[in-house]
Order: sequence, then structure tokens, then C-alpha cells
Amino acid sequence: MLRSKILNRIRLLKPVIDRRCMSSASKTPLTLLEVDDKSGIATLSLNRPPVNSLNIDLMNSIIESITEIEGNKSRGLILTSANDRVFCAGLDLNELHKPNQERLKEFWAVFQDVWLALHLCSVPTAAAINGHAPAGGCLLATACEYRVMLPQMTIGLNETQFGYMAPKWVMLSYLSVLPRRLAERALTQGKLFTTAEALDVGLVDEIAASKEEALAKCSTFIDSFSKANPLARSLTKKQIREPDVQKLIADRAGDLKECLEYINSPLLQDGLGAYFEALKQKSRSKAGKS
Ligand SMILES: CC/C=C\C/C=C\C/C=C\C/C=C/C(=O)SCCNC(=O)CCNC(=O)[C@H](O)C(C)(C)COP(=O)(O)OP(=O)(O)OC[C@H]1O[C@@H](n2cnc3c(N)ncnc32)[C@H](O)[C@@H]1OP(=O)(O)O
Repeated sequence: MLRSKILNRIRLLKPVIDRRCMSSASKTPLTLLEVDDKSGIATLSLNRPPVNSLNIDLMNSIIESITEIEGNKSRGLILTSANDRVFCAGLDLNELHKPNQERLKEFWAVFQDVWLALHLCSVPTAAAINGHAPAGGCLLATACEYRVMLPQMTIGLNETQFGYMAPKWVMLSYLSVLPRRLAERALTQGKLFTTAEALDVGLVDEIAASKEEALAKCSTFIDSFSKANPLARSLTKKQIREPDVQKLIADRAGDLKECLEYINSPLLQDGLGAYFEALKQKSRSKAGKS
């Protein structure tokens, strides 16, 4: 009994670094997980340079970290980025452009899994959005219960800008934070909101001047549940999210089929290829390479 108490205490004191999913290039962990010994709040930092784009390994690492947080009795989860400029650039376009079909199937299943894991996470979740959060980055943030964002960043589901339609369950995340009319307009425009605009429409809950302040505000949100019974809180969250979650769970195979047809269509591949090339060109000119 005493031994397990001590082991628990050590686990809380010692930052837990997830070593299961490493970046193959640099052998650095793709996510960093630290549990604050005083507050018991876990901070999960995305750590896949240059822009935390979501490939299979990063998404698996997020899922493993969420499982670990739920197992180690953390009081809450703050999702943030180890990168000062980008929270998450969304799905890794390398996974979508000219994809290997078997890998694409696995990729899409893991993408569904990461959304479910965040959506159903039993502890309070908050996103400290310390950089840009387009497309899949916005999706991770909106799957959390609370969002605090740094100024002069952008966030939104901008899929139509690169020729894609967001799947239904992705749209549901938007609908959980935005009024329907606004969500429809923003989705069809592929709008990226500035931080100030995002606060104005309720896509984010607060603005913070620095990452430290964003983390502190997320902690305050998590502390707001201190009087709620954790089990009752978690069951209530699951109950309220159940209809959205069921829409995906009930038809995961159908969603995969639709996604494969959609992603593989030549028109969309061409559009995505041009978008990705423009992104690389912009990056090269920034670095003075062109
Ligand atoms: C029925 C429907 C079924 C299926 C529909 C299918 C898909 C749609 C559904 C799902 C929803 C989610 C989709 C996505 O998330 S797709 C990804 C969309 N992401 C973006 O559009 C963001 C693109 N990136 C940027 O705008 C900027 O990079 C950013 C503002 C994030 C950062 O700017 P910064 O100036 O700091 O960096 P850059 O110089 O632009 O980039 C550095 C480096 O990183 C590469 N990069 C950027 N983003 C991505 C990415 N998403 N994937 C892969 N690589 C990326 C960029 O090319 C540069 O690399 P390099 O050229 O080698 O220097």
C-alpha cells in the first residue's frame, strides 16, 4: 500500500516522457508528457518539427499519451505545442498526396481514433493554442473542452481552400462550438479565423499574452471542476458527446470508404498537389532558396 503510494508520488513528480513514438529522423519523442506534481494536471506537447503535422506516428503518440493520462489519475489534460509558432498544421499532406493505399487506410483509422480519444477523454481537457491551428489542428483544439489562444495566430477548418470537404464528424466538432449558420459559412469559405475573430465568435474561450499565461488559464479551467465528482463529471461529458461520437462509431467503415474514394479522386489529388507545392515554394522563398 505504502509502496504503491510512493510509486504514484514518484510518477507525479517525474515528468513522464513518451518514448514509444519517436520521430524516425531525429529519435526525439513526438509528444512530451509532463504531469505537474502540485496540481496533478498533465501537459501534452506536440513535438513533431517543423509544424506538428499529423502523421500516423504522431497521432498514435497522442492516443498513447491520453491512455497514460487516464491511467495515472491526472486531474486534467492540457494540449499544447512544443513549437512557438505552430500549434498543429493539421494532417500531414504527405499522407494524403499520392498515398499508398494500405497506409492511407491505417492513417484514416488512426485519425478517427485520435478524435475519439480526445472527445471521450475522461478528465477535463483544454487546449493552449500557442500557434497556428489550421484544419486538423483546429479539430484537435475543438475536441477539447476549453481553448485559450495566443494573439496573431489563425485557426479554422480551411479544407475547402485546398479542395477538400471536411467529413461529417469533423464538421460536428465545429458545430459543438459555433452556431450552425456561422459554422456553415466558415466551413464553406474554408475560413481561417484570426485569434481576435475566433474569440469573437466563440471558437476560442480566452486569449492569453504568452504560452505560460495560456497554460495557467487552462489550469484554472480544469480547477473549476474541483467540486464536481470526477466519475459523474466524466459520465456527463460522455453522455452529452454521445450523439456526435455515435455518428462516427456507427459507420467507421463507411467513413473510410468515402474518404478513400474522395482522397483518391484525380481532381482532388491535383488540387492537393498544387496546394502542397505552393506551400513548399513559400517555405523555400522564406528561406531564400528560390
Ligand atoms: C468525405 C470526405 C473525406 C475525406 C476528406 C479528406 C480530407 C479532409 C479531412 C480532414 C480534415 C483535416 C484535413 C487537414 O488537416 S489537411 C492539412 C491542412 N493544413 C494546412 O492547410 C496548413 C498548411 N500549412 C500552413 O499553412 C503553414 O505551414 C503554417 C501556418 C501551419 C505554418 O507556417 P510557417 O510559415 O511557420 O511554416 P511553413 O514554411 O509554411 O512550413 C514549414 C514546412 O512544413 C511543411 N508543412 C506545412 N504544413 C504541412 C502539412 N500540413 N503537412 C505536411 N507538411 C507541411 C511545409 O511544406 C514546409 O516544409 P518544407 O517545404 O520542406 O520547408
